[in-house]
Amino acid sequence: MAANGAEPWRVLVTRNFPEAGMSILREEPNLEVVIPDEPEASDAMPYDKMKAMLSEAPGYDALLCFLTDKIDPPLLDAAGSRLKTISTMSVGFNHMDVDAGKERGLTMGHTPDVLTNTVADFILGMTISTMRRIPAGVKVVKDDVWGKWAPLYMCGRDVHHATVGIMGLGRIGMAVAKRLMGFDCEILYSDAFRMDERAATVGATYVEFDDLLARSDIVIPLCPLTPETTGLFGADAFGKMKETAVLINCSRGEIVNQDALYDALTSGSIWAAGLDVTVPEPLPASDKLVALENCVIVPHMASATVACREDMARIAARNVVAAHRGEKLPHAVPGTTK
Ligand SMILES: O=CC(=O)O
Repeated sequence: MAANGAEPWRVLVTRNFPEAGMSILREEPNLEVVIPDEPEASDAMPYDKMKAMLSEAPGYDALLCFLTDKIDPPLLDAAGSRLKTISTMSVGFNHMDVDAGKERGLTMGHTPDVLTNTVADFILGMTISTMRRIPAGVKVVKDDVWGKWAPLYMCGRDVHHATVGIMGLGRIGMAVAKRLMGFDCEILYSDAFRMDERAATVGATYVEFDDLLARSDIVIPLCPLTPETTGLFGADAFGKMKETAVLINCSRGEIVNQDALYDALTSGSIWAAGLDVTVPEPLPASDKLVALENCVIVPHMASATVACREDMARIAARNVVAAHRGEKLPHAVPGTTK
């Protein structure tokens, strides 16, 4: 019991959490933070363990989770009525059943904005790496099979002056488009809504999705994962893309049908792909996509800079603190503000 007599608020943090965020939780009076000990804290908490911990008396008022944690109705039921808020240290919240949380009166927070520029930088990096075959170049040097210079040795494709199709002109889409202006690219976008004024500031032109596929040299999905976008990039979409086109996916793996992508990459229906996200994650090295030279795969690291992850941790912690104080979450999941 705290000095003022109030029961401390119990917060379950499901795995190790940057000190930048931990210190904010620690400084908040009357908060009791529960976090697994190492080595367990170094990995995602298994779903069953999280469910068991949440259901144990005296329960938890807040859950601070990560994109590796599945938050579904059975888990929320196990947590019971003591749970008041969930804060995820990620911008994406497709791992949380937001409707189920709303039905139970929970507030929910995520970490937008602070990763926009970091992720946009990375998307440019993936685009250049894939178009210019940088990983293939690194590999021949490491494997000691650096071929003699020849006019077409290691040739890739230009990013400058390319036509780039961005599917989803949200915060990250805008930041990517802004960077691509510096490469003199023609920028097309498709989205559920037209946003001509906003798009004009980054020189982006609205086109229908099929048009975007047919005209783009580089296709970048930057839409959230929803039932409508699951498998959006399948055989049909690849069939509409140019044979010289490149797909860069740094959003969610489920947006791409990986079997269809493999077929498109091996049949020459598209030229290459760069993936920061896959299904599953981690993707085993035995996966057929890993063996393809024209598929650049990295381990979900677009927001992985120390500064960005620390900022995300601070926001995730501040969302918990706001809920504890009975304030509006500074970064509520859209549509969840009470
Ligand atoms: O993928 C990363 C995030 O959602 O933060």
